[in-house]
Amino acid sequence: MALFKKEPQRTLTQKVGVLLMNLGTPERPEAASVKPFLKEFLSDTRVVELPAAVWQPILRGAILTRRPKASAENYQKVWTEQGSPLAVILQAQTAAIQTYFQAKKLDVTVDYAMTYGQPSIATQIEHFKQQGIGRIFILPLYPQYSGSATGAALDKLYADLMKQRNMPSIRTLRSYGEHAGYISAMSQHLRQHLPQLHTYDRIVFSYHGVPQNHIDAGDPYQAECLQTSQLLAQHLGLDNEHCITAFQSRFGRAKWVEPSTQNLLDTLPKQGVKKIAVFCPGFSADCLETLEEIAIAGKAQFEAAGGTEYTYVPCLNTESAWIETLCSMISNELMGWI
Ligand SMILES: C=CC1=C(C)c2cc3[nH]c(cc4nc(cc5[nH]c(cc1n2)c(C)c5CCC(=O)O)C(CCC(=O)O)=C4C)c(C)c3C=C
Ligand SMILES: [Fe+2]
Ligand SMILES: [Fe+2]
Repeated sequence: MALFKKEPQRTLTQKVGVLLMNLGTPERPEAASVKPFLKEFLSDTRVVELPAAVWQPILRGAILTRRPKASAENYQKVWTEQGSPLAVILQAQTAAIQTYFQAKKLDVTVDYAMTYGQPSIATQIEHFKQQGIGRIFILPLYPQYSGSATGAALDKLYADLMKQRNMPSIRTLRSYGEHAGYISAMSQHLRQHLPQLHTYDRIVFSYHGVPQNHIDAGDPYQAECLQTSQLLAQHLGLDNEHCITAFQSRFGRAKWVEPSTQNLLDTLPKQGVKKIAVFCPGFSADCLETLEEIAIAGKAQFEAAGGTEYTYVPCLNTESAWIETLCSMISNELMGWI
């Protein structure tokens, strides 16, 4: 077997490509489609840090027999005519950023890739190379760095590069959780959705969780989330005590970072916190975890526990201030290339 990929002899030019990355999503909201997606995702040791000999029998046994069906039912609740929200929004973000560079008459090609499923980073880099693009900037759309999301995305990039003979120039951005434009886009967005911001008992900032042992081993994710929340509260003119940072989407039996969003939704009403707004700063696009888990199930859970008002604020998605921030962040990272 060849050690490196066979490819046509071709000249890579100074042309620039930008690749936006997100996690990936099943092609259809059906167990048969969710299963291979979960298998690829949960086999990544960045996501589940266990030796294959221990984890694979559990994954292929209990998890892949039950979870695809349950997950598919959840996907069905949020699926759109155009497809999975995560993919539809990523496509719209890509198009909006491409339009910006076109309007500026800059020769920058914008596309997107998924860490798991399609289109893969390898496919998209090959696609860029076919167009002669020799300078590629990869932007994982996770504001806060985590090994399990950002690291996993960049692993896929580097693994592909290691198989290439004719490598392009590469730049990446590891995180942007403190970026002033990101904070201000969120602040503006929250003010639009919550004109009576001060009338809520609490504003909950809910981030995707990670296992506590990742943090204990040096993953900066939790600290980066807390930093984003603090800057956002400050920008909104809210006391830190008025805002709660919590972590959602717990998976498996191991200890995950605390506090858990799900536990909070049960306990807050009992402490007299009955009116809340929930926003997910760590997700650049609405997806299963925000739309089903937070907007639908979270609301039902909070109300069942005695809460009276629950407002879900959508993710930044294609909000114009957010697209402008992304364009300015990308332009900054392309300095010297364009
Ligand atoms: C050990 C399990 C998981 C870790 C660690 C994890 C980290 C992590 N994930 C995201 C972003 C997303 N995760 C999404 C779905 C999802 N996540 C897990 C598990 C872990 N995630 C599972 C099993 C699933 C699939 C759905 C399910 O069965 O519950 C998604 C949404 C995908 C979609 O199709 O809409 C996103 C986005 C981050 C940012 C992160 C680490 C910080
Ligand atoms: Fe996840
Ligand atoms: Fe979930």
